[in-house]
Amino acid sequence: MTVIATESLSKRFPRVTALDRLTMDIEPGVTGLVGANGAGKSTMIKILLGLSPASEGRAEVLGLDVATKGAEIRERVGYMPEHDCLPPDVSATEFVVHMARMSGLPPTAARERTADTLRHVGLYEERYRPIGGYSTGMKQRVKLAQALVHDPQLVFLDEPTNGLDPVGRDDMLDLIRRVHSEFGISVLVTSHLLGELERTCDHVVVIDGGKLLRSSSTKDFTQSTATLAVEVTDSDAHPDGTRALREALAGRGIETHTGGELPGAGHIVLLTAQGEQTYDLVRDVVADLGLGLVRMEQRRHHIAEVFRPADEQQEPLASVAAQQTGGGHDDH
Ligand SMILES: Nc1ncnc2c1ncn2[C@@H]1O[C@H](COP(=O)(O)OP(=O)(O)OP(=O)(O)O)[C@@H](O)[C@H]1O
Repeated sequence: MTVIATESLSKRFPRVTALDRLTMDIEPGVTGLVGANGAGKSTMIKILLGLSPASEGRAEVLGLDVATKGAEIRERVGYMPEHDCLPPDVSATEFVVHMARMSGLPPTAARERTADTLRHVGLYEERYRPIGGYSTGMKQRVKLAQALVHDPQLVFLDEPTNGLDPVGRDDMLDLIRRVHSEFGISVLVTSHLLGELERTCDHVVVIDGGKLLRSSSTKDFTQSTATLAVEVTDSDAHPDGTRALREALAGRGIETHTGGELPGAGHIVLLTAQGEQTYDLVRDVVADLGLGLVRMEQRRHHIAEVFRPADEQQEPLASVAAQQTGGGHDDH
């Protein structure tokens, strides 16, 4: 089952092609749509909501054609826009009740759903104060609440972590995860930060300049770059066991490098795993050298690293990867 399907979807503005023949299928769950600023993420959301017509191609949301079924789609889908669009003079409660009424809920249900939803996003007594006095994090929560209040099957969250500090980001990402795990609502969340989608999303779609760069499960993203991390003991015959292992592997045509600058990392030998046989080969080489094998494990890469090969600085998404913090650590 797919919640979103696009086929050769294009959107051309007079001076720029915002989406260029983009084909993708998105299944239920939490999906990240990632790309640098201007990659076409917001344009995609507007087309999927039936608010902006595509120039070419087609798209379906929950099985409904965006070209003809915009109103039905918007009944079933919640939308959290990117920019600050909240009225400053009303309280969160008043605003979210209003949005619930706009979505067709009767007055009592609108009030009840609003109270539940605001509690769910973590707004309590503040909900009666005017929104104008809220922090960025609180405003983002109000925007999320109004997207959820009519109990949608799917929500589009456009850059929900924008403007938040690291703690606020983490809280928002946890909240997004719970929208799916507790309520079964599928989520399409955009971000220009690859790393932050890694732990939140089941699936990640990367677009660049309106083109689909990659669409795969988060697991595939991280596992496809699997590297083996091997640590060995020294021995009388080989006082530098790490070096002996690297030389022996080089003799078998296997390129290795060490774990980096961190204390102790120089004792870790990293190599690309080419399947089961690599494990066997390393084990045999270690045994032949008479070294002790301290550990041999797969090192998972972070998504950001996929786009940060040291020798490919011109990679289209290098600019995105460069904005990452915390990428490049291993998962030991
Ligand atoms: N209404 C419009 N008229 C002309 N060009 C537009 C319009 N809307 C978007 N664009 C252009 O289309 C491209 C994609 O914009 P879009 O807003 O979808 O990107 P984005 O990935 O959401 O980035 P951001 O997060 O910065 O909004 C950009 O080059 C943008 O300038």
